[in-house]
Amino acid sequence: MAAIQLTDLTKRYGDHLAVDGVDLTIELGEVFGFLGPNGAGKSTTINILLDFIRPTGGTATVLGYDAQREPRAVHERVGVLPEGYSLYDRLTGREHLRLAGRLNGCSVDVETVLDRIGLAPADAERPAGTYSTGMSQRLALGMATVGDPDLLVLDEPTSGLDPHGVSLLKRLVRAEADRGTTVFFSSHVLDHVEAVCDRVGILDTGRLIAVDTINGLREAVSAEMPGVEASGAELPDELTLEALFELYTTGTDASRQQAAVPGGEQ
Ligand SMILES: Nc1ncnc2c1ncn2[C@@H]1O[C@H](COP(=O)(O)OP(=O)(O)OP(=O)(O)O)[C@@H](O)[C@H]1O
Repeated sequence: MAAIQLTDLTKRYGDHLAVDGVDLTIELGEVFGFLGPNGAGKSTTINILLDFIRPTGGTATVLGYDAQREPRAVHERVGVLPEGYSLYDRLTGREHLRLAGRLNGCSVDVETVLDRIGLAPADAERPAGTYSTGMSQRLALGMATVGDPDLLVLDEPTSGLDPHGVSLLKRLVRAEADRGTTVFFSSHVLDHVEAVCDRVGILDTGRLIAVDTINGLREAVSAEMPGVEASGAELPDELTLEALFELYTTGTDASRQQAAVPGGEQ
């Protein structure tokens, strides 16, 4: 059984094709980064996985359950940090975690979750309405992990986080993966998925244009883009999300690549 299986998944808003025939399999235990610029279709895909919206065509299966026909079974096993999450201004951080436990029908070790998300006990006593964006984001993330879900779906989890918050998130994702949780998270920042993801998929205007390991992407870039060399264990500085898009959206033919790359042969 795959953690997530998308087959020819399509979502159309009127004339606009937001998700365009996506086929994707994510194995159990994988940490998968779903990359794409604004408007690529990441949230639409995630919302279909959770049955918040219905696809126009194709199927989405989550942990063996049909996302549209068995959403309750999906929700019971999946922890979610939605893109537009909201907190209760008057409830404290601690109360939010207890609430997440009640909604999941499970007990919560509040101190462990606070430690996991780097929220000081004193801050956990304050109403969430007084939190900074980063603190709110970390609390929402902690709520997603309550109940030890089999799959964590995180929509742009690093937005609003400072570098410390981003490294906390990376640690949290790795810790979840180490205990066997599958993690699927979207981002438009390559740096934020680097080092934590086993594989990444790149979505561009609704189409999945590449699925590979970061190393695989690096090798493709070094093979196709002049002046970009893969060396050692570190990614080359030039490997930005923009460089990847340039590579994958212009095809893999070397001559087209050279024409597309600034400084390449004309
Ligand atoms: N309810 C809607 N009605 C019409 N168009 C929509 C709707 N929701 C999304 N879209 C369009 O579908 C496309 C994909 O949007 P989506 O929010 O899935 O992208 P995204 O990759 O998550 O972007 P972002 O990184 O900005 O969140 C965009 O062009 C968006 O304008």
